[in-house]
Amino acid sequence: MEKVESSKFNRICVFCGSSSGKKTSYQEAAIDLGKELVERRIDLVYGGGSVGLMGLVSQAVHDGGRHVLGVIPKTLMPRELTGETIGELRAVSGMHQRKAEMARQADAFIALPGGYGTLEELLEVITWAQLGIHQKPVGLLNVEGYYNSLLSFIDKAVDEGFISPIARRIIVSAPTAKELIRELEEHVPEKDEIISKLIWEDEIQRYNYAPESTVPT
Ligand SMILES: CC(C)=CCNc1ncnc2c1ncn2[C@@H]1O[C@H](COP(=O)(O)O)[C@@H](O)[C@H]1O
Repeated sequence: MEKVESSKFNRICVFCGSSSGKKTSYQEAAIDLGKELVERRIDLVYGGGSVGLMGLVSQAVHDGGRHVLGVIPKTLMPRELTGETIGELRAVSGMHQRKAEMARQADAFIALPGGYGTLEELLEVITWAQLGIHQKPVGLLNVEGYYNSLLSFIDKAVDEGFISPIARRIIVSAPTAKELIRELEEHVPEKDEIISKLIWEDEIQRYNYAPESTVPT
């Protein structure tokens, strides 16, 4: 049996659908990602609740004995909206605070298939990486090519001069959790000369983006 090294990541933030999607492969991928986190001894931070793929990934991590932190705006807390709580729940005052808190708690980000919420969360952490607000790797779990059209669009934006090749390389994508986490581990963020001169202290303080713990290299 292949020996699994423990990861350089302590906790990964997962963005994913509050729906389960039509294909069982999406649900299997969420469970598989949860199991991969457990195997690599990585904890989870996510949007809280137990609906859709969010419920599947968080339950798999929780069942495997790793810590699960759900960050949820007070308005979404009623159980009929988000389902039973899994693991530790942290209530925040709104959607912006939620994203900032999830980002602060994580050493890396992974997006499973999802809808508007997932896309918005994914694009925001990519934008923060582009601006040098954080240097945490961002991965796209491209289950059965779900994100192919988004990746093609982003490549078009590069061709048309709206996204730089350096910024394009922020996104790491792979079809399985195992490959994706391995690639995220190996990912070295590239530095844009102008961006790396920006100092975001106000932003970091206002939203607390800085991680609580530093990742050993
Ligand atoms: C009122 C209602 C429909 C609630 C649905 N329940 C939800 N509970 C918790 N987080 C959510 C919910 N809907 C969206 N999100 C956030 O947006 C993402 C999923 O949105 P979507 O399903 O891809 O677009 C998640 O990563 C999560 O952070």
